[in-house]
Amino acid sequence: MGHVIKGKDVAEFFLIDATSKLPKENEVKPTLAIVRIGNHPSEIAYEKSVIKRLNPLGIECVSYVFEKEIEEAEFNRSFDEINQNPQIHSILLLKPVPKHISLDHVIQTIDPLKDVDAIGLVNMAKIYQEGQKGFIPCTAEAVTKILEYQKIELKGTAVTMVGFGMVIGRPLTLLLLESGSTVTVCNEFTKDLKTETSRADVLIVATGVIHLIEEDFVKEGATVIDVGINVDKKGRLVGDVNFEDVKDKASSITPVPGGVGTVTTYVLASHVLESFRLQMKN
Ligand SMILES: NC(=O)C1=CN([C@@H]2O[C@H](COP(=O)(O)OP(=O)(O)OC[C@H]3O[C@@H](n4cnc5c(N)ncnc54)[C@H](OP(=O)(O)O)[C@@H]3O)[C@@H](O)[C@H]2O)C=CC1
Ligand SMILES: Nc1nc(=O)c2c([nH]1)NC[C@@H]1CN(c3ccc(C(=O)N[C@@H](CCC(=O)O)C(=O)O)cc3)C=[N+]21
Repeated sequence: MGHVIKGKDVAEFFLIDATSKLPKENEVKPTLAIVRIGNHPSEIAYEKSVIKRLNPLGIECVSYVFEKEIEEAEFNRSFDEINQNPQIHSILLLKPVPKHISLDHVIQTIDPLKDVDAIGLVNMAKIYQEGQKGFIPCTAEAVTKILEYQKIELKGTAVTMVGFGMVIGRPLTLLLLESGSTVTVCNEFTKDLKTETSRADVLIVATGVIHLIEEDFVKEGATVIDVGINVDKKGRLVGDVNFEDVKDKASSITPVPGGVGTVTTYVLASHVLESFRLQMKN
């Protein structure tokens, strides 16, 4: 069986330090607003795990939950209030949002210093730009930390990225290219997914399709990073990769739960603390 990469080990290696430096006597607590529209199961899973992980670090989490039928103009008014509230230092807007809500206003107005999951234009542009970054979407950063922990040489490596969503696929593709990898990106229209995934030394999957990747999609000895977090019919968290099927063929593989998601939550904690420090300086 390939090596199972435990998210907790990666988080402890990189992030425990960054998240343990909070001055205890501080009067103002770093505060994260979690903004959710509707009751999408993977958003609720994340919200619960964020609150569980961030509270013990002295971070206050305030949930703002809106009905999925809310009109865009009304949502935007509430978002403005959250964004302008000086008692809120960080904002996490959970995705996906209902189809009738456009995020144009949010993307253009979110305070870059509060934008800990990098959904706004300023942080997005810095990912596109060479050099100094702002906040990077937590999950994309989590994947880079896992690859670094595994000491995967990225220069010249064949990476296949399945999924091109705003939270993972898009930003991660740019970051991997910047590290010198040769990246193949796949989406729903990819004609022969199996051929594209089978030549990858590093296979990263973030689609939201339960068990899209089976054993015959994976090259012998590949590193497999399963970003998908889906809730199956029995209410269990499952990935986009069929772990049992693939684990013997991969040289290393991340499980769900206990893999990428665990690192994501710690990265978020470090971003919230960084966002707080930046605002306390001003
Ligand atoms: N582990 C973690 O910390 C996190 C996990 N997630 C999980 O990651 C998954 C993806 O999330 P997100 O990126 O936001 O989703 P999006 O819906 O934004 O993106 C999904 C991408 O997958 C592609 N896709 C869909 N079906 C297929 C298919 N059959 N074959 C190939 N590509 C396909 C889509 O292609 P197209 O562009 O053509 O539509 C799209 O590019 C979800 O399970 C989510 O819960 C999300 C955030 C954090
Ligand atoms: N703007 C935005 N950014 C996101 O990053 C984002 C999002 N929206 N919408 C929903 C998805 C889903 N997602 C999860 C991340 C971690 C766990 C998680 O911590 N899971 C633990 C297990 C928790 C448990 O066991 O209950 C783990 O994987 O180990 C769950 C879900 C982030 N997402």
